[in-house]
Amino acid sequence: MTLTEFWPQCLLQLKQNLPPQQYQMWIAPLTVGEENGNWVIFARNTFAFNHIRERFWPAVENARLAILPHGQTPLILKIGQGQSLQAATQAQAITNTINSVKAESGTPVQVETENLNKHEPLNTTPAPVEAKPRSTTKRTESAQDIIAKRLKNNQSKSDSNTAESSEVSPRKPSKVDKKETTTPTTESDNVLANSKKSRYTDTNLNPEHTFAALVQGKGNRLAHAAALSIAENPGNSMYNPFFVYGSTGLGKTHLVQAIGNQLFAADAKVKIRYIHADEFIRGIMNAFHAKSFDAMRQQYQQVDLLIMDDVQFIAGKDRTMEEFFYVYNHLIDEKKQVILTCDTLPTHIDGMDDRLKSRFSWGLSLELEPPELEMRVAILQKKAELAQVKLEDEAAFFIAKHIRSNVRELEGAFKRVVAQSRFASRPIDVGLATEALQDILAVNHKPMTLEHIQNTVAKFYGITISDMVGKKRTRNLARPRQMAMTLAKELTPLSLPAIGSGFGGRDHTTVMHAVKSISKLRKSDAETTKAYETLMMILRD
Ligand SMILES: Nc1ncnc2c1ncn2[C@@H]1O[C@H](COP(=O)(O)OP(=O)(O)OP(=O)(O)O)[C@@H](O)[C@H]1O
Repeated sequence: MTLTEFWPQCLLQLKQNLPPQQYQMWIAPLTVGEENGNWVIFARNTFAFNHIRERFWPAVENARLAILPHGQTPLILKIGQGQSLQAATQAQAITNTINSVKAESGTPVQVETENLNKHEPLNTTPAPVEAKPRSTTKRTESAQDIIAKRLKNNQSKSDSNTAESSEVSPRKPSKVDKKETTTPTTESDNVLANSKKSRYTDTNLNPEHTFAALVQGKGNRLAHAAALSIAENPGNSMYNPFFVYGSTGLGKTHLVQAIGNQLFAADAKVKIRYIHADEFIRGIMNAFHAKSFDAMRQQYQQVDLLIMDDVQFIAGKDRTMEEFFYVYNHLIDEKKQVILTCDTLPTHIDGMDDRLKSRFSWGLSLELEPPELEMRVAILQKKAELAQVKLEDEAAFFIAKHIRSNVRELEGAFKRVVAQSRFASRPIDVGLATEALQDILAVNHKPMTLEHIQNTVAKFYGITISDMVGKKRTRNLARPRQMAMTLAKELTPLSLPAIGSGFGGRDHTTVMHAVKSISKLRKSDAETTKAYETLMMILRD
């Protein structure tokens, strides 16, 4: 087997075994070459080299063994630039997909090879969901099943995409994304453009909140898929209302506005109205003074898509809730799409009218969760791309590692770093980011200690510290010990011998073995994966 045959297969294996963002960030950019008969994998800089060596090299070796169980050619990791074999990977992935579809369906499959050549993602637009009569129970579950299936479909489609495609929605940029790049040439063109512009202004949407600018990751995967479905097929009872909830700054407004922007881009005649709950409340007060409730109701009842942000704010305001109840019922009865965002589940909104609470639960309620490290890095890279600033990987990783609370704060930190870079006329690297974020880092900086990890893990598994560092090797003690060693390796700067000595004077090879065992178990055992993720979250917070 040659390197050009081997590497695409290896990439495919890694893609299947690693979370998508980790794959895209670390593995996809690797290049390859041959030196003195050896196969060399090139990382583009020292940072990537160290990270790959520490976190992904065992996975690369495992993939090599799976492909070439008896192969003698060793793989060497170096810093540099070799040949990118992404196109070959893509071709291989597509061939695999076609073969599996052929095998399943027995029917021929056509592939747009044009996409292959251009290295563009294939269209992963989900197929429209058939409208079904509203049922009273299990609605959320069934919609989630459908989304889960759709995600699976998208996944298999995206497997046939270029490995370099990002997690950002793969659709082509909408007209809104392009910000009206066409220049009107005639008077009638001008009139049309102006009327479109004014219709867009009426929507109250922010043109920057598009799917193209929204990074997809673990924290918003389901909601993102549902949002795409709604943008395709608004008013489907299964997703009506679409209720997106989660804590502040996680992208609720961006996500729901992306639906509006996508719909408007597809058809500028669709009547869309985005409104923050505060504005609705103000409208009610004005209508009260002007005695114009009918006019106000009418204004909202004629829209095709109503997006209300932070709906929890209307809770406890009787007249506002009553008016919203009328508008809401009218729109749902007319099969018009309603989208709501909130800081909590419908049933948990204090002071909200019970009728509204139950109606909000009719459709699909999905939570946005805080982004994990890889998603935060991808968001920073997206923001940098949109702002046309160069952001070094290492700096992105550094910022993402330190700003964990929510995306708004991440964005704030990014803006500070960009401002500092412009002010000092310096590139954005770790040094500059450290200076720009000094005060935030000082507040967030809590050095991680071995004792803290041991205590946390011991508590989690219900064992004592003396069990943790003691000699007994029964499974119920060995597994927590291995977990604590792994976490110590990942979260502290301690060397393997230092970690070993902190666990009752054990050897560094014991720590290495522990790290390998946990890494292997995380691929095959859901319980270990869950425990690892939970402990990581507890320790990082
Ligand atoms: N997945 C993402 N990809 C790119 N940008 C994001 C993402 N999530 C959030 N953002 C950005 O983070 C910022 C805050 O997001 P947004 O205002 O939508 O949060 P929110 O959940 O509505 O917050 P709040 O509840 O406080 O209103 C926005 O600038 C948005 O573009």
